[in-house]
Amino acid sequence: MAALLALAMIGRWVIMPALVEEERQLAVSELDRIERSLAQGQQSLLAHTRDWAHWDDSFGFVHDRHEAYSAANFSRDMFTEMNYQAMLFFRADGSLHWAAGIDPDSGRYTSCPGTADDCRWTLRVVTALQSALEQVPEEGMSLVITSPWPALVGVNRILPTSRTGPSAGWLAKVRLLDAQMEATLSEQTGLTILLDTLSMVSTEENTASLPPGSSRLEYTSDGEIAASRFLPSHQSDNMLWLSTRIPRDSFRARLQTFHYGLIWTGGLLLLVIIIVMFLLERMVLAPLRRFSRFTQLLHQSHSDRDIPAALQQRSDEIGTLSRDFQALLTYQRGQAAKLLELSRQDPLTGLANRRLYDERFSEAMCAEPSDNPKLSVLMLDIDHFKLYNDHYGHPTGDVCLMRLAACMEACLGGRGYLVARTGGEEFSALLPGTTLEDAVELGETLRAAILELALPHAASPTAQVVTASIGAATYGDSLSTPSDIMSAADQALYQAKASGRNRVVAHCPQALTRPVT
Ligand SMILES: Nc1nc2c(ncn2[C@@H]2O[C@H](COP(=O)(O)OP(=O)(O)OP(=O)(O)O)[C@@H](O)[C@H]2O)c(=O)[nH]1
Repeated sequence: MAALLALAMIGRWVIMPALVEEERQLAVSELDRIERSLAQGQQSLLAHTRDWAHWDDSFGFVHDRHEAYSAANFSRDMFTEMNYQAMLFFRADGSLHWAAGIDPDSGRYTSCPGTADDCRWTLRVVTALQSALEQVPEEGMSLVITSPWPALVGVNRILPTSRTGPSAGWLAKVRLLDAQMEATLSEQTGLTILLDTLSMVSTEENTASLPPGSSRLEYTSDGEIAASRFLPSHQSDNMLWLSTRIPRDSFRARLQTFHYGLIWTGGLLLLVIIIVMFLLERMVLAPLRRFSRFTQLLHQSHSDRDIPAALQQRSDEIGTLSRDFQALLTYQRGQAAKLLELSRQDPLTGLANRRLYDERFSEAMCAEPSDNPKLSVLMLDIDHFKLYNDHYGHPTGDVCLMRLAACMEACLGGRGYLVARTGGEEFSALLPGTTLEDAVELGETLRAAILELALPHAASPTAQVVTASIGAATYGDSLSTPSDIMSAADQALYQAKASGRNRVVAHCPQALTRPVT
């Protein structure tokens, strides 16, 4: 959205002003073109004036040596054909020698020696030109006059064809800036042109801000540009006002092209944004959501699932993140497993501790068939271990515990039974699938193995070596829970102790008690 807005703002604040400025420059250049056409007309008029002024007949005419000159050369047709309004011959002293032309007001053709009578209509233009004659250079001069009518004037010194000697006077040709001239200029430029005279007095405000030669551009209500320019005139109290109307078709076409461009660019931008959003969703957001869902699941349910393979197999940053996260997860799970193991292990002997033993006991109970359960336990206690500690010291007592643990593990653990240290110098063995008789048998084997260790116990009243008493119990009608069975085994152990130690006693009415051998 921001990109589209920026595009619209660029169009409004950058492109549009540039188009408007370009259009204004075009209007100014059109005015320049009209002015150049006007200048060409001036040059053409001046060239014609020069032809006539540098002609021996004209030279002689001003010196009164050619009486037939006016009759031979001036006629209404000639003036009409050449589009001259008047031809004025001035003597060297500036006085008018002859005036001929068509009165713009009456349309009457006149030709007379002076400005009296029929040629009175030339009086004002003659007066206007007389002040400029002295400034006419060798090559002649073009003037724009605005009074009595807007007109172009070409003025040249009258010389013989050889162009030598003093000038006989001046010849001025006047061509009106009238509708015909406007039509000619329109034809040359392809624009509708208006030429008019503006008084400096009436346009004081306008001209103050618009010096001669500068352009004024205004937008009209009918969709055109009214372009006008004030041109300096020979009469300083008036100016020639040149105006035209320039259609804005080109501007509109460019504006339309710009709008098309804007729409297309906006459309393409939108398409690019959609594609980028699609790719972003597909390549980044969706995988991240999947990753996030996985971590939430992990957090809520402590699931042991791995990060989806699709995420880990990606070759981008999300793939790297997934693999690193999976490695961290695996490491953390390993550490947790180690901790769990440590929490279930006796640190001194390396055997299972009471927690693991109880867990396994419950599991084993559940696994036994309810119609014929076979599950027995042995509970072992070292005889006179306090005396052992007292006699040999606590560290040696620890070694003794480790030796007995190893012995139990070798005897029972090797057969797949769980051996655990369930108290200070008390051990238990879980014997699934074992009858009480088999348990007693195993207890005996164990007791014998301990004797075989022959660990000296000089302080023992029972024997010279370390001995152990063992109680056995099994699953039965009255012993249906782990706690019951362990209590029964404890009772049997107590009996073993009470009856002289170093023996195996089974808990049951028909107790299988083996004497010391
Ligand atoms: N070295 C050592 N001794 C322990 C450890 N745990 C318990 N003991 C000792 O085991 C002894 C158990 O003594 P008692 O419960 O009086 O039993 P006993 O001396 O073995 O006598 P009876 O069981 O009646 O044969 C105590 O002296 C405890 O300090 C241990 O981890 N290391």
